[in-house]
Amino acid sequence: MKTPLSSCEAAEIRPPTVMVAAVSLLNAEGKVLLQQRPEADAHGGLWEFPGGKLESGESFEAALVREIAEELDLIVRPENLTPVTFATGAAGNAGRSITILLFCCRIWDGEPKPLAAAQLAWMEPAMIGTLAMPPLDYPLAERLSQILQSGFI
Ligand SMILES: Nc1nc2c([nH]c(=O)n2[C@H]2C[C@H](O)[C@@H](COP(=O)(O)OP(=O)(O)OP(=O)(O)O)O2)c(=O)[nH]1
Repeated sequence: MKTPLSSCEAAEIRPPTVMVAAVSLLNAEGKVLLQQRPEADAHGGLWEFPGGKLESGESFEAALVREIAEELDLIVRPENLTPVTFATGAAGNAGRSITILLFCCRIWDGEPKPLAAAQLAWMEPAMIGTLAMPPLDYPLAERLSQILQSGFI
């Protein structure tokens, strides 16, 4: 007879997926805000879309509202977040996978401040892929640029 797996054993066999919500904040000139991770962090020095990991029980939109306040001192509202695309891949060497959902947002309150980043930069969508970024950001940036060019969002 098979013994049911405890939740710990199941977790060892199927490591959790890291879920990340990220946003392309788009200004009136059609430029996208990127932030550079501090050198001391994982992926230090690389550029990324603002955002972060979902906390337990949190929706993607709620995670972004929280992360954008923490990282940039901006207020974004869930109704102004439009899903754009996603990317999945391996997260580090612990056997876990990562899923990043990228949203777009044109309306927020406040001026962005680099509270968690080394620096911020407004980039033309087609130029984002020229930055040094984590691997999953290249397909995210390419798809974002295509979708913005199409005028679909
Ligand atoms: N925010 C963000 N994270 C990204 C991007 N691309 C990418 O691979 N990641 C990865 C890096 C991290 O492994 C993970 C996000 O983790 P994080 O460290 O920023 O999350 P967090 O703010 O919740 O930080 P912490 O609580 O773990 O300290 O997603 C991106 O464009 N934006």
